[in-house]
Amino acid sequence: MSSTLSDVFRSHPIHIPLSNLRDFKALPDSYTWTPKDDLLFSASASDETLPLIDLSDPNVTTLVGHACTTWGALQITNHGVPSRLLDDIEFLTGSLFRLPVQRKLKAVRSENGVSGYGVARIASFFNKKMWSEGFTVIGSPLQDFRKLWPSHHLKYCEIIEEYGEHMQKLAAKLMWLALGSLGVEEKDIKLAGPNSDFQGTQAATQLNHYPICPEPDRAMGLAAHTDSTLMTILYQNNTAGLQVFRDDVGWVTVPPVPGSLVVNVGDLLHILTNGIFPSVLHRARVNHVRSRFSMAYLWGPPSDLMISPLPKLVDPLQSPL
Ligand SMILES: C=C1C[C@]23C[C@@]1(O)CC[C@H]2[C@@]12CCC[C@@](C)(C(=O)O1)[C@H]2[C@@H]3C(=O)O
Ligand SMILES: O=C(O)CCC(=O)C(=O)O
Ligand SMILES: [Fe+2]
Repeated sequence: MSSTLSDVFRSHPIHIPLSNLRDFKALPDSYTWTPKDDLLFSASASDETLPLIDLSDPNVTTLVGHACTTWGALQITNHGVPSRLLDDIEFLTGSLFRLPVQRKLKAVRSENGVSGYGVARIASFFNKKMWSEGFTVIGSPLQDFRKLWPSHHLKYCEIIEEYGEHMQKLAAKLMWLALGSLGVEEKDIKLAGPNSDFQGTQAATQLNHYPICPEPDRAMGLAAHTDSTLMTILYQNNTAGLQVFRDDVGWVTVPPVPGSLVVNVGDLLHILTNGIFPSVLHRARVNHVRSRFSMAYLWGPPSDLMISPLPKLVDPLQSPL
């Protein structure tokens, strides 16, 4: 019997820790990770670097295609998202997580819900707790933000809305660059819609906070996962922590480059391209001296759309992978 992602989440309810991570002076056992908790926990680290691509480069289609094929991820500059807006979303994220725990809990994610304050949705699949807290926005954040900031919520709603508009346009542009590198055109992909602008696609904005940690080498900010999206666009503040994994290379840290954005290929783009683009395994490590924020725009198709490999990318001699 098949089950949906929502069914799986429902059968793995998540527990919201009520403690404030900043109050721990030592790492509790429930937060201490070993390779038993995650096979790749101590996999080797490499100083290879994720491709950093200038979107105004004349060769951009080939560069994006190559990064998606070899890494399933890339970092981009000259992406057109105003740096003022990146500052605003970082300010919003900092303001949100600096609120007292009791205030954040007013907007806690409900047991079967997706929006609101809580630990990462994948937390219930691991034995150990992650050194982070998150806030997920799907659709309008008005109700939740009103609970967090009774008198200032509108200014924060405007930032989320403007951020979503820019990210949606950028996601569509990146999608055309990535698919264009494989020779896919408007006529080959129904998901693109009549205006080729991917109208009807859906997104979640995930705000993440990784507080200062007393023993970062034994803790895990966000455990290794792939995103279940088409594509994720991530902005990280100036503290390193994101790592991507490549089979032949190991864990590679993605250093924050001011003003740049990280792009991850998600599971649905992996399926759409019949495996040509891998969805990147990634995780977030934590830090002894600085707290870290990241803001992920998780971009996916309309929820009722069936996704399968694009016929153009299926080898006539081989059925879809
Ligand atoms: C749209 C979604 C993707 C996500 C699950 C969710 O329904 C909302 C939160 C997203 C997030 C963000 C942190 C990492 C992640 C794996 C998780 O636990 O929650 C992703 C989920 C995903 O990519 O499947
Ligand atoms: O904090 C990070 O760098 C990673 C966040 C992430 O992977 C996510 O929100 O899906
Ligand atoms: Fe992720």
